[in-house]
Amino acid sequence: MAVLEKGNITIHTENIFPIIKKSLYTDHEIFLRELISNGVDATSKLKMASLAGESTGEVPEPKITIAVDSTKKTLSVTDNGIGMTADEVKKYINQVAFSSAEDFITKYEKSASDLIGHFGLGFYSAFMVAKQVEIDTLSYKEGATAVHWSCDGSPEFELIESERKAVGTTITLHLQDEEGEYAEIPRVKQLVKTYCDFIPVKIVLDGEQINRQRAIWKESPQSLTDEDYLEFYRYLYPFQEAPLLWVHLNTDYPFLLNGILYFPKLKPDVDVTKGQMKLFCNQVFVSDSCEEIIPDFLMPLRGVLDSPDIPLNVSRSALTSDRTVKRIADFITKKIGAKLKSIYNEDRSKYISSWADVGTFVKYGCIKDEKFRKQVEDFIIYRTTYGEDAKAEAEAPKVEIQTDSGDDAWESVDDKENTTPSEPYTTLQEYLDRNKEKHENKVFYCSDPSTQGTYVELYKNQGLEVLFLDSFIDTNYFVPFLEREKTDVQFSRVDSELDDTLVEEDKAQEIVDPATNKTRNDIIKEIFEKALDKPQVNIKTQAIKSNDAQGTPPAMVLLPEAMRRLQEMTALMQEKTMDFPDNHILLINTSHPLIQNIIDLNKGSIVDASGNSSNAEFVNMMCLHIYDLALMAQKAFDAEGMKAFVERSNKVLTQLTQK
Ligand SMILES: Nc1ncnc2c1ncn2[C@@H]1O[C@H](COP(=O)(O)OP(=O)(O)OP(=O)(O)O)[C@@H](O)[C@H]1O
Repeated sequence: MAVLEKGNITIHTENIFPIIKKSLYTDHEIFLRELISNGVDATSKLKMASLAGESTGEVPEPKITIAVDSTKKTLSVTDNGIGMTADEVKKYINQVAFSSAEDFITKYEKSASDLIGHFGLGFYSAFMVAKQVEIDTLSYKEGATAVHWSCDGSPEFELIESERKAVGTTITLHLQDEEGEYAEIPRVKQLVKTYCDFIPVKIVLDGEQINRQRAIWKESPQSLTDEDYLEFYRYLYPFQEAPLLWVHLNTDYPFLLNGILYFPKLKPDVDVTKGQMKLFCNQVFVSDSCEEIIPDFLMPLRGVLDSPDIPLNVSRSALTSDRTVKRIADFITKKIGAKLKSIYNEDRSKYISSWADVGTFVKYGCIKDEKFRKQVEDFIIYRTTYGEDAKAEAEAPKVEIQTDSGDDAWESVDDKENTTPSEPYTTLQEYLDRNKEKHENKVFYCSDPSTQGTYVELYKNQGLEVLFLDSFIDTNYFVPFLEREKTDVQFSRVDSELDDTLVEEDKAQEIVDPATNKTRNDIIKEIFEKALDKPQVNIKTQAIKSNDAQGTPPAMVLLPEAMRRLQEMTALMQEKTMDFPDNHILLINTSHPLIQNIIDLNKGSIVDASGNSSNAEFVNMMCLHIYDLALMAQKAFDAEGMKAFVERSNKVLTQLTQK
């Protein structure tokens, strides 16, 4: 066999292997991705040469074949691509590959582990795991001679003629002793699955195709069905609930970007700070984190991003300030906003059914990104009490959803889920417009339907509309954000105070005890103050409006808005859950018959010689009981509170049945 050339590879660092081994230690496995990528490039170059009329031979179906020998500890990657002539080997391998490797190492010696994708190391990365590398190649060019190149990692190489008959290239790695894992079939399969699953060329090992090959994000959205998107999601995230919606990105100007972003159902156990998006470069997997590329409010999105324009050989910190990356992030944000808008306009029931989760992204995005807020603010929706009755009257399985127009028109939509009918939703603007007459620029909201249900009912019964701002992001961030943004609008939680429209001109202001000049209200207050004996509880009296006095509660606990917010903020800062504040208002509903009964009972209290009165004791007990019932509507009792309540209930019942 003729030796074509023996020589020294012109590299300046005498022995760069120790450096590359050390600096890229953790990522040895990427060598396979680099070799397969080169093979894929070679097949597309052959196709291009053929299209340009440079190749007369038939272009075979592109294929990469991997072979391993675990005894000999060898691994080879064969492609049926363009191949190389002896001159090309000298040029591309001896000069280009090695000099670019040298450049790479001198440039990134210290920060290599910080690089996002390690792309650019190319062919040379084979030496991270091999003690000797051979190239056996035959160029597609007519009359080309097959050549065999071999190098043991020193700057010396040998180039001889080869017997190879098939156009293409085989790279064989004689693995270093400690890298034997790369000659094991399961390990190689796993690497191909990780890095090369979506490479558009068939990868074969042991006669079997081991990559999925199809990358639907590169296909046109028009050619894809919902099932294609869902199937792909299941493939990427097995055993996960179906995504709520998705956005297909494909642009080639001013940068190349393809991808599919899925909105997952947010589960409490999902760590929203950790990205789950996969980053690709020309269908080759690069990284499991896109943290530097996508805006952090979109972090919980899943799916793939593929862009050859994202620089992978810069450090992660440099990436965040890269102009193209910034433009890509803006583009993604804009696309998400546009997609939400189109679903809002075209498929309202889908929009509403995914809102519980999607809304969290949107609200967080509004707080974080001014441009995004402008884009989406018109279709931020809130669950409302408005039209709930209309919904109840509607025939199952139809549900009523408020239309876009903001008037009283309703559109009926089939409830796809068909189990839990959607509730009515509204935008803030619609709410304000609708309630302009009754309470201009004032929003009543409920942050917890289970503890504020009584209050919501009260508002509803009086024809006042309540919005539900009841997610974690609502109470902690979004309501304060809205208040900062909409300074002309006042947000009032249903249990913070009773709106004027809910109370009547008090009938109980007249003096009922001429001896002391006390009004009926003064007396009620006194009875309760004495019974409760809790100076922190501020007892107030008001007559709650109602057509049915029995239907309203005899007393309610109120937490003034400003005070409650302060306590919530403090609790949040201390990372504690807020205890129910001892300082609160107990509002006694003076129009409730029970309160009148208590006054009457109290009047009849006759104190015996020992200073006791059976009525007085009973009145005390009733007051405490009314207070407990009001508290109960707001919070769960602890063990001690519950015990006292149950004991007292039994006493009250016993006494009542004795009479
Ligand atoms: N399997 C192959 N078939 C044909 N030519 C190849 C093959 N592998 C490498 N080459 C040639 O060697 C050159 C250097 O390869 P190397 O992988 O070092 O860098 P690259 O592919 O140009 O860039 P990258 O750093 O992105 O991998 C290639 O540009 C190509 O011309």
